[in-house]
Amino acid sequence: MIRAHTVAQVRAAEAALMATLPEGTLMQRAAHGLAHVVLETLGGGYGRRVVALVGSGDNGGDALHAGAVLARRGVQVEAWLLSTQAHAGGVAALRAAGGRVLPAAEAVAAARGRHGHGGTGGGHWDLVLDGIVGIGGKPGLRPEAVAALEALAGVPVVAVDVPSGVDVDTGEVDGPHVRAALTVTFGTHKPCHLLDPAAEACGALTLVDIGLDLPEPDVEALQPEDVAALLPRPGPQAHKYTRGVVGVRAGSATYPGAGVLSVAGAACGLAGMVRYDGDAAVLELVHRGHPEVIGPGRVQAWVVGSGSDTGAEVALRASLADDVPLVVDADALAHADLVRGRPAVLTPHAGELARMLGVPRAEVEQRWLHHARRAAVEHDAVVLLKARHTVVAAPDGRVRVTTTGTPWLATAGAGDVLGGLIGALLAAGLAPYDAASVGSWLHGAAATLASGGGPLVAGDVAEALGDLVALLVAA
Ligand SMILES: NC(=O)C1=CN([C@@H]2O[C@H](COP(=O)(O)OP(=O)(O)OC[C@H]3O[C@@H](n4cnc5c(N)ncnc54)[C@H](OP(=O)(O)O)[C@@H]3O)[C@@H](O)[C@H]2O)[C@@H](O)CC1
Ligand SMILES: Nc1ncnc2c1ncn2[C@@H]1O[C@H](COP(=O)(O)OP(=O)(O)O)[C@@H](O)[C@H]1O
Ligand SMILES: [K+]
Repeated sequence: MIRAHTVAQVRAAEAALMATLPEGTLMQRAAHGLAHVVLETLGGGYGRRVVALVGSGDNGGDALHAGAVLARRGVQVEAWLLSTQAHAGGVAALRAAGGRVLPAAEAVAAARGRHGHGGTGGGHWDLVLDGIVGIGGKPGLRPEAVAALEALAGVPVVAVDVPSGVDVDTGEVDGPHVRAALTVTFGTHKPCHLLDPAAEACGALTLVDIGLDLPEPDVEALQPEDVAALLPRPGPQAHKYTRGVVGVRAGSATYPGAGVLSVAGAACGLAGMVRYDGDAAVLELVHRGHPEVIGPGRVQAWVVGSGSDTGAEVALRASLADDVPLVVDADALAHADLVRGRPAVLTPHAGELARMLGVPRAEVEQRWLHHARRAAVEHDAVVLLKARHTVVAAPDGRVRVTTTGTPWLATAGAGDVLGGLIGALLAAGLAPYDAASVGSWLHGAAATLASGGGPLVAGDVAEALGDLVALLVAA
């Protein structure tokens, strides 16, 4: 599991640990871990050139101390100070190791002199260390930092702890911020490493252990071993009914494909049987790919709403009459009020969630975590907010972010497959929060498998699920 903690949680854990250790120990652990990752990234030390952007806090101190380690390994290191208050011990350490330290304004002016205003002096450098701000920063960047980053445009950035300028606890972005190729974080992940738009600015992620003792995380992300542990598996005495039956009420004469794709997701093999209750012509289409699907009857979970068109409310009311958990998607989301307090997973994309909450879509896309959490509380149900990094929020405040997937998954009908898949997991007995987060993880990973780096259509995702589950079970 990737566990992400808020700034307050990290500060508390840091204070408790620091009280037991000699001063500066944690920064040394962080800086050595950071330098080690940088050396690996550079493929060695001697002859490489690294510039560190250094702000006024301990984040700059980490960058300076890491710079000292790098300088001792033969890296040419220059620190551009954005403040007169830079970490004194770090400055001394870097100088003692042979690094150069100068005010950022001077370095930027020199770069501009060499390459013209707005031009870049970046060509000289192999890598930028972003030690502008860490967990103590306010969102946005000051003009000096923006100017320094402009002067180094094109050079890959390694962010120290977080990409400077993002909101650490929410992943929101308001104003300029660093875009890193790699983020090296300390002690634990922070929410901004998982939640977009900040997550996209992190690049790859590496965690350096500094020994913090941490409470329950604020946000987490399932990893393959977590998904494997949660997967429903048939026991030796299983029969189709013990494995759970999932019912699908999706698709209509207007949108038959939504029914076909919802069934394709539900027929992933993780439940024992799939029933379809809807348009006869849609069932005929369903049978072409899934002859095992049968008509209405008793189920352990319902999937309702994709392509249901004007029939969504009737389909939802009929499903609620059964008192089983349900997936509420697409057209049925307009009637999500009916579901309040029932075991359910609501699966809106940003536009649908915006309509549910009565806010503009752009606001949802700026504040994914806030809006997913709000909707989960207001509807007293698990809300799965679909996006590049899907957010699954439970009414009790728990949040899981899905980091699997590929932009090729942004294709018509992909959401229908997801709804069916989550329905199968509910029918198999997973709680709504686990069904939603495991289903979303599998959906993204299956898309990556099916894509192989190229385009895909929704049906390919459903088809790849069997191979993916086999890989997870075997591992
Ligand atoms: N916690 C841990 O376990 C460990 C933490 N460690 C490290 O410490 C880091 C946290 O250090 P920190 O607390 O000194 O805060 P940090 O982010 O460096 O700077 C804050 C200062 O920057 C300024 N400033 C604010 N906003 C700004 C902006 N937008 N743009 C520009 N400047 C801005 C503002 O000062 P001002 O300039 O306003 O006086 C503010 O006081 C953490 O991320 C990790 O790297 C590790 O060493 C080991 C273990
Ligand atoms: N840029 C992206 N990167 C990765 N996954 C994406 C991206 N955009 C959308 N997705 C995923 O694709 C699926 C699209 O579903 P949805 O919006 O319901 O489409 P449809 O209604 O056509 O089925 C969701 O699972 C979402 O998480
Ligand atoms: K930083």
